Amino acid sequence: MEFSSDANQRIARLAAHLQPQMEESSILRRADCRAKGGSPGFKVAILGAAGGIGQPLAMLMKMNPLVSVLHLYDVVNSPGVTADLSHMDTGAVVRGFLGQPQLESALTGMDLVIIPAGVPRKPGMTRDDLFNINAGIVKTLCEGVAKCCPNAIVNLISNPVNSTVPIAAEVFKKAGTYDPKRLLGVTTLDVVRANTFVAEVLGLDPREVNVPVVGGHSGVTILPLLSQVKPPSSFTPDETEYLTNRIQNGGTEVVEAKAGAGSATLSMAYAAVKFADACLRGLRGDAGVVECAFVASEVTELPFFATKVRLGRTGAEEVYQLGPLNEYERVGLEKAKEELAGSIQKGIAFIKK
Ligand SMILES: NC(=O)C1=CN([C@@H]2O[C@H](COP(=O)(O)OP(=O)(O)OC[C@H]3O[C@@H](n4cnc5c(N)ncnc54)[C@H](O)[C@@H]3O)[C@@H](O)[C@H]2O)C=CC1
Ligand SMILES: O=C([O-])CC(=O)C(=O)O
Repeated sequence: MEFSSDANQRIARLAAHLQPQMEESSILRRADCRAKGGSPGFKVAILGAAGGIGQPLAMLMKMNPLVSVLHLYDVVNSPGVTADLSHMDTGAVVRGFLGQPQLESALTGMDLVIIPAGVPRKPGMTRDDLFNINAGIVKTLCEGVAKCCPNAIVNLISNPVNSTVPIAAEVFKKAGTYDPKRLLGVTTLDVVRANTFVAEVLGLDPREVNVPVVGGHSGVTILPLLSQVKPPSSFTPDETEYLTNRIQNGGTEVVEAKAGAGSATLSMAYAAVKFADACLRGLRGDAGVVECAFVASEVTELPFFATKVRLGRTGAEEVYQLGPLNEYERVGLEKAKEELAGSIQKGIAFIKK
């Protein structure tokens, strides 16, 4: 039986859906054309896409209208996650990549790379206890970014963020591709938690609340600036103490509740998508896109620090100053800087050793 060329094209398209994990092929090139024609947008890779964060993050990015192509890379299970998500009737074309030999294909041509690869905490561990395993994972993945998509924006989620961002920066420096504007440590979950907990205390809808959270992403380095909450609000000393502790220990609260089954994944995926969407809106040229992130910074004497940043076509185009702090926050800032300095140095030393 003969098929018309139209029918042949349909069969090829069908095959593309049945083999979403295939790498380079004419079938996928056709899928690319479809993506360009049907759904203009950005190309996004998720590294660690089959994990607890990776899977819901991949689903939410598949639903994001700014995404035309979504690459899902992991060392396990990415074909299954890809096949599953590829059935969603949203615009983005999904492709899976499995294991180190496919890392370069996963990264080539990407505009944004989101990295939640690595091990999570168990009860009793600090984020720094993850350093020995995650530092090497982040190093390898960032070497791939430097080689295959040196102009991509990188959103780094893997813990300890206070050290993995300096590791990534050193990898990019070594490769000669470092642009501080394009490397962002994701601290959005701290802001998401702060908005939620502050809204509870104030009796407001969390969507109406905005709390800047500065410093870093671990314990006392997480510094919520309650004096700068929007809408303007005041807190008693007890409320300030309760809120600061709860925000700083939000991650531990989830680790303990999960009792050995990992750390925050669903709220983190939500936060990661909130941040990635802001990066994509910045890349598109939207004005006034501002989020907190852990970036190269001159706001303090430390080389990296989380503050509000303005996201634009080239990444973090403006890093905002801290603004006025009250006495409680000034004390918190000193504690945060002390711990951060060690974590940053540890990351730098890991690559320079
Ligand atoms: N920045 C933040 O606010 C947060 C960061 N995290 C961190 O995110 C990381 C991931 O957490 P989960 O998704 O819960 O862990 P998970 O263990 O569920 O998933 C991690 C995934 O990374 C993959 N992976 C491991 N080595 C890899 C490599 N070399 N290349 C590619 N993929 C690799 C694993 O196969 C797994 O699928 C952890 O380090 C965790 O501490 C978690 C919550 C919040
Ligand atoms: O606490 C952890 O290990 C995971 C994390 O970074 C968070 O939930 O903020």
